[in-house]
Amino acid sequence: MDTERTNTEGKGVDEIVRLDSVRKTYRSGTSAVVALGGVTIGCPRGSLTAIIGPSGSGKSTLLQCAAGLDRPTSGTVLLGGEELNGLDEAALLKLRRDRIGFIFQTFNLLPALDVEENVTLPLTLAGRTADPSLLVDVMRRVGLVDYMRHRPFELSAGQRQRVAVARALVTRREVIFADEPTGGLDARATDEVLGLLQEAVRESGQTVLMASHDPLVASYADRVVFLSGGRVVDELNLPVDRAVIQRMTHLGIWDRPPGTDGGNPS
Ligand SMILES: Nc1ncnc2c1ncn2[C@@H]1O[C@H](COP(=O)(O)OP(=O)(O)OP(=O)(O)O)[C@@H](O)[C@H]1O
Repeated sequence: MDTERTNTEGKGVDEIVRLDSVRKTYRSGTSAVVALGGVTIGCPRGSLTAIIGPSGSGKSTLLQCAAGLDRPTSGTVLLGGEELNGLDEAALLKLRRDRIGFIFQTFNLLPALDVEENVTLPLTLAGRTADPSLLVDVMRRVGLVDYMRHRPFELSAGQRQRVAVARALVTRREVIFADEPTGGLDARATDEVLGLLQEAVRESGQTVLMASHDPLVASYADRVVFLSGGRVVDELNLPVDRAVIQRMTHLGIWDRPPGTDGGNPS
């Protein structure tokens, strides 16, 4: 059953992802690093949320905790109303396999497999096969229908990322977590990848939670959550890139010297 909660946007929002007071502390030798200092956010079903913040602000940690890849030190994470804290590793694995798609900056493609095999890999691992018409439809949408037999090394960076997006689309996962999905891509490839994620939300009702330090990326989102020093410092609905840049400047997110809580995003 899905959770119905009140968040900062309004009452009774159907939130498919919900984090409440999530803290994550890493031990590093004798000292402790607070990666998340009590984060509370909710992502409405069928929305595209961008987590924006400088390097080291906790974006990856937030996604890892929300996706059940890492466990918070304290606080709760709910996915589709199910509390992840109470799940053992086998249950977490099943939940990730059945409901979650991942897109990483490094694409996570297997070099020995061709494009089609890489796209359908999660289904293959789960002992299932892709619906052939859906597969062709998705490959057309990502512009790779003529590249099914190519291997990753034969593709450009933008094409490789579109393979990773196709994988999240063809498996029709309810929630897609994307960590710097356009890092290293040029403006055109960035636009294509983010356009596909918007389509996943608008046409397939999937929910996307993506992390980036780039205000341009944020402008494709329905909502931006600003993270700094492991804390949510602001939110913006229906952002345009200028507003995001202004808000980041106002919050001083770009002013901190590298090594403390981030650095220059460019
Ligand atoms: N496994 C780990 N062990 C120790 N410290 C860690 C670990 N993972 C992350 N950290 C620390 O936690 C903080 C948040 O890291 P995180 O990777 O979540 O930030 P980020 O905003 O995603 O950064 P980037 O944009 O550079 O990827 C940083 O200070 C980082 O050094």
